[in-house]
Amino acid sequence: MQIEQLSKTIHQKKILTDVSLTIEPGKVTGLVGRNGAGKTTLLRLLVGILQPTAGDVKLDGKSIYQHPELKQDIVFVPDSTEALKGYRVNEIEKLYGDIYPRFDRVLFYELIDKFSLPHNGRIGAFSKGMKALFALILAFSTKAAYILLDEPTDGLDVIVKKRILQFIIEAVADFHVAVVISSHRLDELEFLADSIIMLKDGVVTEHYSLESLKESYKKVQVVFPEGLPASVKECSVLLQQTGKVYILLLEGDLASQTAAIRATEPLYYEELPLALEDLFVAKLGGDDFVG
Ligand SMILES: Nc1ncnc2c1ncn2[C@@H]1O[C@H](COP(=O)(O)OP(=O)(O)OP(=O)(O)O)[C@@H](O)[C@H]1O
Repeated sequence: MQIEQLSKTIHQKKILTDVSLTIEPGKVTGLVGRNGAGKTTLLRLLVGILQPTAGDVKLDGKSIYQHPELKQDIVFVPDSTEALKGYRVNEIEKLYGDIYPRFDRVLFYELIDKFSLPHNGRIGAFSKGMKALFALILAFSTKAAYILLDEPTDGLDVIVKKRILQFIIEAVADFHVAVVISSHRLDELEFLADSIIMLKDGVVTEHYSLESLKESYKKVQVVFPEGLPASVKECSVLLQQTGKVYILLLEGDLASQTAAIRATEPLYYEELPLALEDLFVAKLGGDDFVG
């Protein structure tokens, strides 16, 4: 999927600006950003629920907006299953079978049984966890090439969360689909995603491959009794300070930055494991505005 300079303005407010990305089959792409950054709007544009103000989304070079039949290959799972609550499992299965030509009934009922969901149960009577699992089963049973998930584990207990994460990992491996997940759960994305897209005020500010992340960034804990030296301040981002203990994020030329810090002869120096959350704070923190 090619996303080309996608922009969306609603009521004169720019929600997304010039978003360009490629989404690849067999990969999980994590979409992160603070509240109101535009994640849900982007997912809604990718599935064609919303029309862009400018730009395009293409599958094999064809615009999904000009070729609506392509939307059969893209499924969006919203963070709420409210729309399904009046239906029974078997009614939804028939409905989806009519909409999605490759809908796999056998797989659908296999998964329904695997997760012990009732065949003719009313969705509205399901627990939150059952609804979330059902929505995923439905999405993957369409055999669509692109599955877009908005906060798939929001508000679920730890056991259901684990089942959902496992389900997603297995489904990506088995069906070679592309999955895009918008989530605030950075620890989960760290475990699931191949790459991470950061959105800030409707603009893609970073696109990381999780594999290369550890080579591009370093997190260090350093003790400076006399305060943070200017040379260190210049080449690092301060993540946290407690008294004389500084936790810093280094980015770019890690070798020379590490050398610059060591040259100031800190009282103590230690490298810490880097978490996606550190990058989120360093890149997207800084102001407290919530859009
Ligand atoms: N239909 C609409 N009319 C007006 N403003 C909208 C509309 N849809 C979205 N917005 C605004 O667009 C911005 C982005 O919203 P969006 O829901 O895409 O963000 P998000 O990153 O998914 O946020 P969250 O993490 O809180 O779910 C917000 O400021 C929101 O108020």
